[in-house]
Amino acid sequence: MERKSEKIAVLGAGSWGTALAMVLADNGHEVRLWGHNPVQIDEINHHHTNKKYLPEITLPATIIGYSSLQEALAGIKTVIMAVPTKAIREVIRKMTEVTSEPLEIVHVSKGIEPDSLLRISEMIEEEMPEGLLESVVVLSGPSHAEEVSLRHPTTVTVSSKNMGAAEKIQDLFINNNFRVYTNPDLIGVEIGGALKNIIALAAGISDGLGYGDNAKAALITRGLAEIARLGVKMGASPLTFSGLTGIGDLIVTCTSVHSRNWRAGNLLGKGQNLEEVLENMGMVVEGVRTTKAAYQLAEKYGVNMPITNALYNILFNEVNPKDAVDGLMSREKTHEMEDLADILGGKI
Ligand SMILES: NC(=O)C1=CN([C@@H]2O[C@H](COP(=O)(O)OP(=O)(O)OC[C@H]3O[C@@H](n4cnc5c(N)ncnc54)[C@H](OP(=O)(O)O)[C@@H]3O)[C@@H](O)[C@H]2O)C=CC1
Ligand SMILES: O=C(CO)COP(=O)(O)O
Repeated sequence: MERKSEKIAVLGAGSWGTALAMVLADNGHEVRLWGHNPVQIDEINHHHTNKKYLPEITLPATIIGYSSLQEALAGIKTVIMAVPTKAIREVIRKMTEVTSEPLEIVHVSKGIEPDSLLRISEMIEEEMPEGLLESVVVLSGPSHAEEVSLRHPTTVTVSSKNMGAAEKIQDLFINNNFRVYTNPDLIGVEIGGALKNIIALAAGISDGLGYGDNAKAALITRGLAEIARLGVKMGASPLTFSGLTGIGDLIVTCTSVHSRNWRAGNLLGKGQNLEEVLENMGMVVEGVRTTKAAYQLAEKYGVNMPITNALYNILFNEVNPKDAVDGLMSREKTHEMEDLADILGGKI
């Protein structure tokens, strides 16, 4: 495909920011990778590696690391935000101090903010001053950075209130290893990406407890049911949950050793406590904060989310994982498709 080279800033030099910078560099774009750790930026510029996050990978020499946000954003129109959800507001505030040009922001993070209960595109809209935000696009889907950086086939979805902007981002990223779809259901895409991390933690716990594939299939399927139940109440399309950002991302995160959420859950299932687990991970485990947010959302929307509730109790109320599973399994009997009846607005 014929492509015009663009100048793009990727903010966040962790696993995902670095892997996406590689996709953009492969597509011939001028990529500036900003990180807040000058030692790591030196490593990127002098050795073309990012050993902490992608230890096996040599980066294209056309990716230039920046530790000054002002320099990284000079003359830039398109920004990829690849920091953890809890850093989004801080980084946006820093951006608004050093730039006055309207920006297209693509966020690639997977979380919901506890207490405010905002999705990431909503947090960005809230933080960006009037006139500085051209559009917000989300890019999400089953995509471990480790595999994207090896150029293994990967599919993702972009969404936005402004589908013209989403299509532009589709063109920026798409290539023969990295296939990008569009979906206008912004709420569904963001909710699916964020909430799958909760179920991945639960799947890791199940594996850590020594349970097998039956339990994992149950968690993925019933997890999807509760994510869709909440998502639909929040305004998402039920169809989105059968797509890449729904079941697709659930499968990859619940079944892959690359997943930090699955790995954290696995350690919890094996008996470590949350503090130990998070200390040992050294990378973001989004599902922990998102469990709190989803628990609050379930209360707000009056939605039944048994797996989320069980995980909330393990993480924040010191409930033993085995007891939490026993609790889930001994609930009142029910109709499997009750959820579907809700979604379709009738009885089955
Ligand atoms: N990894 C993956 O495969 C995928 C991740 N995602 C999502 O992308 C988002 C980022 O994840 P990922 O890259 O994996 O996380 P990592 O933990 O690998 O990296 C996070 C990066 O953000 C930096 N950072 C943290 N806080 C700040 C801050 N306040 N200001 C500036 N930089 C900051 C970290 O810096 P430091 O090194 O100093 O801690 C690090 O460079 C998450 O929401 C995740 O769910 C989505 C799809 C795939
Ligand atoms: O979102 C991801 C893959 O699509 C990455 O998941 P983890 O954050 O659990 O590693």
